[in-house]
Amino acid sequence: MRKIMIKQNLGPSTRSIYLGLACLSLALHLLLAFFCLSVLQTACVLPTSSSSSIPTRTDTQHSQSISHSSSSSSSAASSSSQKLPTIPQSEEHHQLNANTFHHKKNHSFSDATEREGEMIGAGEGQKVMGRQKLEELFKHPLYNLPRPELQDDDWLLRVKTNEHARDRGSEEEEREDAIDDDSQWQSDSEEEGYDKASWTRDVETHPPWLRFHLGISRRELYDRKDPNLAQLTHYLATQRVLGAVQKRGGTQLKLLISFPNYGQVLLKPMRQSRDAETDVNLFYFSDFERHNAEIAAFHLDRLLGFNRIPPVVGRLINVTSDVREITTDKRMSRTFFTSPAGNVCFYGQCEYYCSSEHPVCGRPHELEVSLAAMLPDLALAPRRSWRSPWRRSYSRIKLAQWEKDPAYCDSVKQRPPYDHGTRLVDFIDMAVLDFLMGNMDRHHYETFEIFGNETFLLHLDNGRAFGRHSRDEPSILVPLQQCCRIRRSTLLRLRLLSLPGFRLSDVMRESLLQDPLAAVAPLLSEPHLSALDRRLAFVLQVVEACQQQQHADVIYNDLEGYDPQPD
Ligand SMILES: Nc1ncnc2c1ncn2[C@@H]1O[C@H](COP(=O)(O)OP(=O)(O)OP(=O)(O)O)[C@@H](O)[C@H]1O
Ligand SMILES: [Mn+2]
Repeated sequence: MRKIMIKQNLGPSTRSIYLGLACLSLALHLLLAFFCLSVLQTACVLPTSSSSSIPTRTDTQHSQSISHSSSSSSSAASSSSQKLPTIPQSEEHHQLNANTFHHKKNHSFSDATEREGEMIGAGEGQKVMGRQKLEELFKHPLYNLPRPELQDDDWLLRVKTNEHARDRGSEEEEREDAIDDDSQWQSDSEEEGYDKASWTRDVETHPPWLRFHLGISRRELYDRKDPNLAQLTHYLATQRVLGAVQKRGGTQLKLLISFPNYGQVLLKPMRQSRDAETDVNLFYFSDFERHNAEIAAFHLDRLLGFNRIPPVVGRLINVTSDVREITTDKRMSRTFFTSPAGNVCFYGQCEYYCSSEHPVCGRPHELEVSLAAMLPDLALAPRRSWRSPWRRSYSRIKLAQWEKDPAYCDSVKQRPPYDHGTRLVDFIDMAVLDFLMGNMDRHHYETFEIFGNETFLLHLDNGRAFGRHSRDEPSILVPLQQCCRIRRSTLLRLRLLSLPGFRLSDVMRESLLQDPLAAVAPLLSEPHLSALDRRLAFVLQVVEACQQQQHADVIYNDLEGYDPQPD
């Protein structure tokens, strides 16, 4: 602008000098631009250049995808820090980025159009979209059914009121599992590294694990909408490990971890690569347990609306500082060694795979594990263990009765506790869960003794699930096939999860992204996720076949007066 004004006021000789100078300046600019493009290519890329990593897209689309990516990244980070604080904010932000990177890296760009939805902001785009699906699912009336209010005796534990405490002497029948008055809740010293605890009857003073215990009811292990759930998973994922000993019972290596505020978790280590499929020649009872199966089972159970698995999170621990250096378990510590590759390994003492040929190894110290919130101590809340009527023979040659007798369910239906209440349909719920995740190892299940037979079934021990995606195991669904009975709320939710808008694999993928270990690698690979959809369709077919066979009472109507869609 200034140049033009100057030109207008000067004579022809000076004009030609200025013209020459302008030409020179233009030539210099062109030279500079050329230099930039050829030598400093990366630094001088213009917004419209074709450096897009997505060749099939136009330049504008690319720049949109970048801006969308970063905005959805921040919105994903902020909304997840509000709703799903599984890891502290700074760490979470870092992990989200790591996650994004991972997804971007894994997506082949040639299938960009097919994955268009995901590609909008890659990892985060998928997260935001999927989270909408997950959020929509949990907003659906089938996940918010009106339920009768819980009465006093519907809670597993309760904090005694002052009156309770005063009447204690006269009240012989006071439940043993009720937590005593305040004095019991306080510890005077920071004993052996434990925090000083000063919990009162005020819920605000309780650590998340205690709130979880106090929230267990006759109906379910936790309320999906309880804000404490997010605090609990965050707590499990971040607490400093104070103690680690091997947990006895069961066949495979697992540890009992203690936290400074008296919380405890059950640890299952990663033993094989995440995607290793179970060896076809292994019997299910010799299959390795998988840490990601424990995590995925918790998410699946929650998506099915059951809430019968204790919350499980994945975590990276340091085998040396979190186990070897602090354990008081002498038998376990003797099994530590350094592998030829320089990794810290141990194998513990147990029935299966506790030998130097099957070590659990860090890289060199870092180990992926699952941590399951521990249920209240058995002394406080005793449990009853039930043998599954459809238990496998656990023999390489013998068949179980249910495998030989197609009318086996008729006899089960007549026996207590299956002849009464909801036990049979509760069992069928568990069979559906197990079929979806390919868990053949449900030999027993447990209930809380205090609730008698009117209660949910605990779905503990899911380490042998998600072993195979290429095959389904119809025998797991035999209880449904033989009994032809299913809870109506379960069936309706299964149907919902088979619709494209709520597709089980999609909501599962998103649900699993909430776990801290999702930042390392997806907790279930895509073939496992699509196996879920395939198996779900099979469950619905079995129910349809039952209905077509004119079986009486296929559907157990637990939704009196609720009619969202015809059966
Ligand atoms: N979250 C939990 N809280 C408290 N106790 C638990 C929890 N999970 C499992 N248990 C108890 O620990 C026992 C052993 O755990 P688990 O069944 O997972 O181990 P396992 O080695 O897989 O056993 P198995 O070889 O019998 O299948 C279970 O029978 C159960 O009673
Ligand atoms: Mn097991």
